[in-house]
Amino acid sequence: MAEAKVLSGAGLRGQVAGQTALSTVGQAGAGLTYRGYDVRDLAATAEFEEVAYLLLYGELPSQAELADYKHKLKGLRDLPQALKEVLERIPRDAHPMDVMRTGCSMLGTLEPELTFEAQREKTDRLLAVFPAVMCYWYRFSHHGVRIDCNSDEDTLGGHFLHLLHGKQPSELHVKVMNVSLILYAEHEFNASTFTARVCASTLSDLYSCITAAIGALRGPLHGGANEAAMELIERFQSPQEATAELLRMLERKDKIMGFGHAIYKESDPRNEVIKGWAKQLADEVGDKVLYPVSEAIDKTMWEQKRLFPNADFYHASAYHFMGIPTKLFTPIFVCSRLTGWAAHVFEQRANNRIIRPSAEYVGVEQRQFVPIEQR
Ligand SMILES: CC(=O)SCCNC(=O)CCNC(=O)[C@H](O)C(C)(C)COP(=O)(O)OP(=O)(O)OC[C@H]1O[C@@H](n2cnc3c(N)ncnc32)[C@H](O)[C@@H]1OP(=O)(O)O
Ligand SMILES: O=C([O-])CC(=O)C(=O)O
Repeated sequence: MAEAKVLSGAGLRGQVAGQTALSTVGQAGAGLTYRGYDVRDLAATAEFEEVAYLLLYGELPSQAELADYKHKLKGLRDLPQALKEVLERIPRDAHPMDVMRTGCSMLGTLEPELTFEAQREKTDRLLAVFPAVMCYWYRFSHHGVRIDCNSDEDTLGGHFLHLLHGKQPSELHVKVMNVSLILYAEHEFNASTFTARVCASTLSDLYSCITAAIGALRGPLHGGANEAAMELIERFQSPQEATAELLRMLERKDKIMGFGHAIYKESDPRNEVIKGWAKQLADEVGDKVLYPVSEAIDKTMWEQKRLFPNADFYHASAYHFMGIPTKLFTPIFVCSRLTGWAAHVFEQRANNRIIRPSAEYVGVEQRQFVPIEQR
């Protein structure tokens, strides 16, 4: 078993910064629950829309409620023309997380949240449009195509794949997207969610909270790690090459993206789930390189550092095998985590006090001001 981390004050590690009824992370070493349900059970049997409903509305839906919810989301998928025009002006080489941030912020100007009573409506709208925000910009800037932002796909994951590839996705791919969106949906007081809550605590609007959270998720130490992991994996042609270079990287004390976690100490429960699906996808495409390379990195990290893959590492190869461009990996995380972020915003608003911690001052002693002409 890995050694327990020293919980010093840095990074607020180990400090309880508020209450939540939404999830538990790392209880009994490796657990993850959403409103009391084990994420592995949800990923095995539920649909992402069921989990979104659970997080946003408080309980799992009945069959009729789920059908209504999916129907509602389906009707909210199209983008306003003004948003399409903004997306068309974003350069091709922009980072897609900046596109998501801008898309969210722009929608906030077109369809503002005028009262907190509208918070669930606005969240459902964002949930329905995020795949189109990403794909409309991507297909326009990369292929010169103005896509139809609607599809007949029943699920959000299937809808995303349809918009991206311009055709109906396979059942396996829809299933994997569903699992992936469930795994990424909620994770207690991670950096982006905490950002959303800090913003919510000022009584700001939902779009500002989500825009801020997207900015926090973008970094490679958080959501950006799935992209960074892909960039690492695809450098190698064989497991042997990967192991040799990994040893050199560790010697240099490089950070290996997709490994380690601020809270989990033994393993990330989401990893075994997505790893299983990445293997199935590798078999489907007849991969003989990327998956074995990923396993070699995984093995070396454990042997050398006792560090385990987090949710991001095998997501990289899973997404790659479904033909998703690497630069869109972290935006998919946004499409899912929106549910957790919004549920935390609702929770913060329901029992709010502005979040305003104190700092330990480590600067110079108080001193006399010197006028500029005497300096
Ligand atoms: C969905 C998600 O957001 S999951 C997280 C995604 N992020 C990544 O995968 C980025 C890579 N990982 C990391 O940078 C870190 O593990 C984090 C940011 C996730 C957690 O950070 P912390 O809680 O500060 O890490 P932790 O306290 O466990 O670090 C302990 C030691 O392990 C090292 N370590 C941790 N992760 C890694 C890694 N991925 N590669 C190499 N060394 C690492 C740290 O450098 C530290 O060593 P030191 O004490 O000699 O400096
Ligand atoms: O909890 C964290 O620090 C990061 C993480 O795994 C997540 O947000 O899913």
